Amino acid sequence: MSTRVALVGATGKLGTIIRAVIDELDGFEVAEVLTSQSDLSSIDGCDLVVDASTPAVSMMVIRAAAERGINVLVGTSGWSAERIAQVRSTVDAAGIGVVFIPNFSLGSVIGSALAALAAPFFDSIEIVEAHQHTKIDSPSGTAVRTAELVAAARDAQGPVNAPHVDQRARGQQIASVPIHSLRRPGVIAKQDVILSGAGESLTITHDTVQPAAAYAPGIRLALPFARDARGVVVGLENIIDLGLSAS
Ligand SMILES: NC(=O)C1=CN([C@@H]2O[C@H](COP(=O)(O)OP(=O)(O)OC[C@H]3O[C@@H](n4cnc5c(N)ncnc54)[C@H](O)[C@@H]3O)[C@@H](O)[C@H]2O)C=CC1
Ligand SMILES: O=C(O)C1=N[C@H](C(=O)O)C[C@H](O)C1
Repeated sequence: MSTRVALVGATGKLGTIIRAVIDELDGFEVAEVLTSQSDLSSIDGCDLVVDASTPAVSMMVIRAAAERGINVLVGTSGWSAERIAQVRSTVDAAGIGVVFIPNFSLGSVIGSALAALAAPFFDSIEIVEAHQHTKIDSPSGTAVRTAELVAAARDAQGPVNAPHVDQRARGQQIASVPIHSLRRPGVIAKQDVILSGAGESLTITHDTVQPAAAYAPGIRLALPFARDARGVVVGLENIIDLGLSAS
């Protein structure tokens, strides 16, 4: 029997990519398509909710799924560790699984893990991310997650050295790491993690060039994982084995 998916944000850019992946994937079918005109009650009777909507809607999607005992795969951004903490008890009480994937691209996840691996060796770490001008949220979910992983990897060293962060132009700090967001036409999604130390710097760059091709492998891995998950899981690094202790 195939897994009946309710796809929220189905006509958006990410939703369209996810729909194409599901249409080609054995054992999964898009049973309900939800757009901005839909009522969330139409997820009734589905086996899995996949969210590709907006940060504001995403919280309501999780609550609606929890009320009905349905697992959720969240591709929508805006889910910092702090915000995830707000839904953890709801998820646990409902006995469901909610899997947050800040970035479905394998290269992006590997880039963030490499940044975390290098983080204890550099005291100055800043993130510059660029997305198209139509993106409504900043900093990107990927940058937030990267900053959180970097900070966790630096537990023994403490916060990064980020002088003058009281000045707006120094970016928004997440877990002490300054993030600088560019929003401009002509870019899909790009992230540079710049780590600087005595006499040297290391830059880890990830560039999404073709979104459908970049996200499809991660979406294919995340769908069955999310269908069977229990509790809160964050990041594709929990689904693929990167072989890095910092992940
Ligand atoms: N995890 C990942 O790898 C990726 C995550 N994203 C994230 O996914 C989200 C969507 O991104 P895009 O598709 O580029 O945006 P988009 O603007 O193209 O699509 C969002 C869709 O959500 C729909 N929507 C708004 N309110 C709704 C509601 N109440 N119910 C159902 N649908 C509703 C809109 O009509 C729109 O079609 C963003 O948060 C973005 O950051 C985007 C690309 C990759
Ligand atoms: O809005 C986007 O386009 C993307 N959003 C996600 C994010 O906020 O990190 C993932 C990817 O960067 C594309």
